[in-house]
Amino acid sequence: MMPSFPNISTSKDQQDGRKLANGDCKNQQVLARRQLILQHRKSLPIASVERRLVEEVRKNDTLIIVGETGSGKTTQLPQFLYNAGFCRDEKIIGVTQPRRVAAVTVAKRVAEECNVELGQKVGYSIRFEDATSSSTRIKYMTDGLLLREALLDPLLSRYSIIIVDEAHERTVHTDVLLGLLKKVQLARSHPTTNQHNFIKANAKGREDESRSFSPLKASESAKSTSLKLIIMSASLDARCFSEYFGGAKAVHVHGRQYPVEVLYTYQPEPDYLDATLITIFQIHLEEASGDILAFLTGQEEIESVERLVHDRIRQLPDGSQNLLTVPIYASLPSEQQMNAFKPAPSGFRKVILATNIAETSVTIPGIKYVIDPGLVKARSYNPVTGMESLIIIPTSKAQALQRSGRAGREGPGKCFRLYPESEFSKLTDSTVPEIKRCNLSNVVLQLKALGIDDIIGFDFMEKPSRMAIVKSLEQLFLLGALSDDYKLSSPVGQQMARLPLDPMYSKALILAKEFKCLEEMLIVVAMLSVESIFYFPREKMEEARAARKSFSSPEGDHITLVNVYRASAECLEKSKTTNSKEKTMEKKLNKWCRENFINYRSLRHARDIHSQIEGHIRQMGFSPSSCGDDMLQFRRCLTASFFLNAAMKQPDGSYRALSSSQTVQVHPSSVLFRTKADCIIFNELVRTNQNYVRNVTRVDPLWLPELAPQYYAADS
Ligand SMILES: Nc1ncnc2c1ncn2[C@@H]1O[C@H](COP(=O)(O)OP(=O)(O)OP(=O)(O)O)[C@@H](O)[C@H]1O
Repeated sequence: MMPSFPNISTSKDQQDGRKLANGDCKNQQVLARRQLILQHRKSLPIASVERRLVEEVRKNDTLIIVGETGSGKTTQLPQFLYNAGFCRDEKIIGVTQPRRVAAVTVAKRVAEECNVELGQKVGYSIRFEDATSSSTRIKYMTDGLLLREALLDPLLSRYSIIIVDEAHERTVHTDVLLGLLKKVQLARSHPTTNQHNFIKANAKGREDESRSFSPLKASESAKSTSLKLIIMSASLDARCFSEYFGGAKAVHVHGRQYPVEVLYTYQPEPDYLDATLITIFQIHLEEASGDILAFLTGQEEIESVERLVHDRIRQLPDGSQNLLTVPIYASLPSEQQMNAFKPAPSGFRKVILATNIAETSVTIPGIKYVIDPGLVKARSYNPVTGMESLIIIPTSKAQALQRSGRAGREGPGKCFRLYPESEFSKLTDSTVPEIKRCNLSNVVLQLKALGIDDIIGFDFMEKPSRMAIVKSLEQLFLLGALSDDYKLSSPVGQQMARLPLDPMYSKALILAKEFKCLEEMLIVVAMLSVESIFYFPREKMEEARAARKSFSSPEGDHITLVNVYRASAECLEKSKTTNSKEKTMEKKLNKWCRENFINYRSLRHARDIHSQIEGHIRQMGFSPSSCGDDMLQFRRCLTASFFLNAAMKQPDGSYRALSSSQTVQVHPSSVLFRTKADCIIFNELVRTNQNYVRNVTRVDPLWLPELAPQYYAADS
């Protein structure tokens, strides 16, 4: 059996520890740890330039800081600025991260370094989770969260400084945020001119929604002082950021803490999963102690490698079986993500199987070896067809550097790149900004909600194609979010902007209220927000298929997902009646999942998302009601919501997506894979060797013109 992880101590634990009567020993441990942390902070390359950095921030409104991975930017700079007095008058230093896990773990570390309880002076805020209080002065958050905050406080007036960290990632949120911060900065530094216009513009976009967003009054906002902006990364093309911010100054922090030896393969690896597996065991059997971090592209891949590692561990001789796996990916519930940060039990080596969420900012204690197959799953968008899909592509050099940087944080490390050195030089320097390869509907809706009406004229750092913007405007119009002059004036549009979901999902929830199937749609949106609810282990394929059949609906995957969710709820309900504690109930659910070949982690996450979205819609005054057995209503509602993703069967058994005319196939994971319905709607397009559609439901083709007349003429 796999050993379980001990709990790591937190600063809170340490404080409590002091209260113990026999606390002397504990006290000494705490003091020793504090001493260690202090020494560590002093040894970071950034420590020697503290004064200079603070000076530069004083002198420049916008500053670009480039420093090697592990030099101490993320954890130290906010503390330097706090100590230099930038939080006077209750102002906050905000630090944005592209990923939730980085925001959480860095905040925990900095709270520990400051010897404060998390959520007091140092806190974090991510979607659906807030660990801040009125005394928080250093606040880590995701870039998406700060964008949402701008809806409430257009001038971000509580912040004296905003640090945009890991800007090289160029997530769509980072890019939108940069454009917005530029505007905010201008408005705050010239309050009499730009600020007025800015507030007016924002207010205009929100005329009818003041109740929902309760924005700051103009007079309150006007009290703001200038906003300092710091853009930070280890692998940044400082020049393009500097140009975008009108020739902003860039400073470089030299030096890294520990060296990382980079090794390449002689030949390209035809099967990167197999190569990863071999490298894991090569390290385990031949290298000195130290944990391993292997980068894979997604949950399914991680889970299949995890199973293969377990199989091989069993084949190792006694004494070498001390290897354990820990997965970490975005859709894993936060507390399970935190397992990756716990130390392995003594005598064990852990191998963390991660997506690129562990690529930037995070420090995973114990990691000495990084395995990088050089691939990443990325969004890709075709503005001509309007279709977004996920594809696996090579990383950029910047990403490769970030990945290797995870190895040298506590001592010298090694990075095994699973491709030849000649391939590295062929990689692009930086990642193509996400804004250039994703569907922009969400961005456009957010900008509109912020009062920015002229999307094409918006000062993006790199403009998305005009066609992509127009396509998104059209899509939002077709979904009823924008009026025919592309204004966010309808209540539906404002409700959609309030929900932190893809606009199509938000629309589905709003429509579900009318179709009286909100309960079912809420389940579906939650279940579609996680990866792979079912799993099919190779060795038990038939059993897994039979288990899935018991939930399957002949109408398709959406109702099947509802069935799974309800069955799991029933299982929980039953354990409740036997007066079980929460932990026992979870154990029962876990067992039920194993018996039914349901992915427990995904289901747990879907349950969390479900309760969070339910909170949002209740706040909006919706109360979930069920359509009972009348699944026809539910399928009609799916059609009315996802009409842009409809496809018709072709004589050869393939499908033609109606909005793009692309040929697509039903994915083998769908319950409709073999039963060919005449007309379907789907939620996801996956491009591998073919175009596959996933999460598919059978609909009546006549419903399309009836329920989406704005898109389908009656005779089509
Ligand atoms: N949660 C943590 N636990 C243990 N040590 C940590 C933790 N976070 C940071 N450190 C230590 O502090 C050092 C500096 O981390 P920091 O995140 O500030 O660097 P950085 O320059 O921002 O790096 P990157 O560009 O990779 O994010 C790390 O190399 C590590 O030694």
